[in-house]
Amino acid sequence: MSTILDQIVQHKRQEVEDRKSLVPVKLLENSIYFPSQPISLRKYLQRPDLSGIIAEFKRKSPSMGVINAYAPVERTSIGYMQAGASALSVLTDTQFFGGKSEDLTTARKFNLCPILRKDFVIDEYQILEAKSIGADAILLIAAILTKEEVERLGQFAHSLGLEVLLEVHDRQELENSLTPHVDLIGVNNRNLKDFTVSIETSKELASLIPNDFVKVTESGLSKAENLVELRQYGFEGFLIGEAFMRTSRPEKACLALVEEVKKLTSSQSVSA
Ligand SMILES: O=P(O)(O)OC[C@@H](O)[C@@H](O)c1c[nH]c2ccccc12
Repeated sequence: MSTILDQIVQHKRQEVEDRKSLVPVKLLENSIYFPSQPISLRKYLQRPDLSGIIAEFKRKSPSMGVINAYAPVERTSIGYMQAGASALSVLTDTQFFGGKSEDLTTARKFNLCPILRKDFVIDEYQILEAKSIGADAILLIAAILTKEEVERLGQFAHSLGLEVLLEVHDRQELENSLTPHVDLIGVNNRNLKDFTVSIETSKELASLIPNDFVKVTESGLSKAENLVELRQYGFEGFLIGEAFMRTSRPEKACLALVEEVKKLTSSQSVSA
């Protein structure tokens, strides 16, 4: 049976071929963002003055349908960063997530912070595209790539100065795709094949991730308690979309969570 992930990848292959013939690489390389120095996601996640939250802009998803059709990228992205997020993640897939490249470029224009291009990368062309729209980091998803592809695409991203977040959701994917060509490992708590969510996945895989990689926990996070607990497992990045985007003012939901985490951590350090 074909999973949603198979369908997304199948669609993406066609989409990438279409874009290649529409926008030649030369044009991507002419973008004003091409020569710019990317901002390090790794470094921002390790800054003690920030929350570690990678706040995501996501209009819809295959599991939820429409999440938020109205929030503007500009206000939301600025608000996320003012709330204390460490970085932004912007979905650029149109067909399944309702995003577009322009969303990322809009976020880029208004924010001086690392921006992750969230898409289904299967081809070098998409990495050139990420650079041309102003992204600092790309996502590689182990579930849709072979180890050789992760290495090749990771190396290519590095050659452009982009950082690489590799997403895994089980032990096999993790062990199969570890390579120095990635910078951060993201454990997806959502199984992209059947959409079930469990933060136990992050807890189980945490100790298997070598310390050279920054650990990121992704999906299904909405409670301050979970963030505080997962930090104890070594996670420094917390990728959150739906919990913010399902509200009418995502940036306010982000601020509320940041404050709740602060309150929890200060009360824990007082009682310790
Ligand atoms: O909205 P959530 O449950 O907070 O999850 C955010 C992010 O982890 C999720 O959007 C995501 C994780 N990996 C992906 C790969 C492709 C598209 C989307 C994703």
